[in-house]
Amino acid sequence: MDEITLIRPDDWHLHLRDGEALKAVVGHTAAQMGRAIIMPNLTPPITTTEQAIAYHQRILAALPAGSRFEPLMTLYLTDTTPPEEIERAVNSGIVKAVKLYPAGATTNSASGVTDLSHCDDTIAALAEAGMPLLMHGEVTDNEIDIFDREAVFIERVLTPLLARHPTLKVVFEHITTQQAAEFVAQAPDTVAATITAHHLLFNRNKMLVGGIRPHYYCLPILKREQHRQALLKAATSGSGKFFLGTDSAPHAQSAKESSCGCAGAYTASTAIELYATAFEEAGALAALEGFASLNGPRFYGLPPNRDSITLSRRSQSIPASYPYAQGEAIIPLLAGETLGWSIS
Ligand SMILES: NC(=O)N[C@@H](CC(=O)O)C(=O)O
Ligand SMILES: [Zn+2]
Ligand SMILES: [Zn+2]
Repeated sequence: MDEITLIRPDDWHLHLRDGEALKAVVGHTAAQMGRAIIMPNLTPPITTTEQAIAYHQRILAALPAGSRFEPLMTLYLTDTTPPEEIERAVNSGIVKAVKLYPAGATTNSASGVTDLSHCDDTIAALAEAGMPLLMHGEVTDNEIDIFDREAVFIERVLTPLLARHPTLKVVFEHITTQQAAEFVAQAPDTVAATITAHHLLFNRNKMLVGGIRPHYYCLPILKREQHRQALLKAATSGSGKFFLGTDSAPHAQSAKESSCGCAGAYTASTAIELYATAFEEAGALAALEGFASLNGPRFYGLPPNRDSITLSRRSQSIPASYPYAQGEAIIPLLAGETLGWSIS
């Protein structure tokens, strides 16, 4: 196959930031995706529907002229988000989900949830409304090894949560382990997962062999090969529970290339080409459209996009950097390297 046409994909997990940074990155996603679920971990976070509506306006204003890209907004769950906020979110028509960041788990998660028991009424309201709870699925206890934090989250947080709220729709975001892939595959249809391109393409050697490579440092951290294989199997299985979520997370070059570098990989500019590369490696290009363009809308109760994109086997060089905010640069994943697929 030298060409593949897909219903236009969507990105079900994306960081656009705000201000100058937003303007620098939004065009990359808008050039290939129909819609994206926009993460609320700004500083300060988007915790209310009113803030989400204002952020939605800023995103639309930052789009290239003529773009039809549609941002789907989320609220950042805190210990004190009231159940009434869920009603406002549903009524807004633009907020499509609520995001759980365990406090301290990742970038801008300091205002996140310290204990889900504080949020029981709000989560009951979400279940009642049929609005998905998206989760950064890692525990934060210092005694838990960073490579085990996702698997322990399943036992300590996710399983008890689903027992308390059996009808809650959940998206286990950016899964990185065999345990998470297997958990989602056997769970009811109300439980789904997003998978990033970088977790499908690389194991932790890419980050740590031959020098420490900060642009491969993201959370949850890259795992060993066995887990990458389990993710590839899940993504290409044809199951409707797994869908595309890049977790493209821009940080300034100086914040990544630092003695304490930020977590996040920037993939938005070549997202679908990176996924095509991973699916081809698994001999499963035919499963790409379901994963990229159909499973996500079905889970969120939205129609698939009406137009399509065509990928062709034509190599492209990934730029060494892109301009970012404050005169800084963003270094994309695989900067300066060649990809075998391009959008026609
Ligand atoms: N994935 C990351 O490593 N970073 C994300 C936050 C997140 O999705 O956990 C970010 O906002 O930079
Ligand atoms: Zn996360
Ligand atoms: Zn993310």
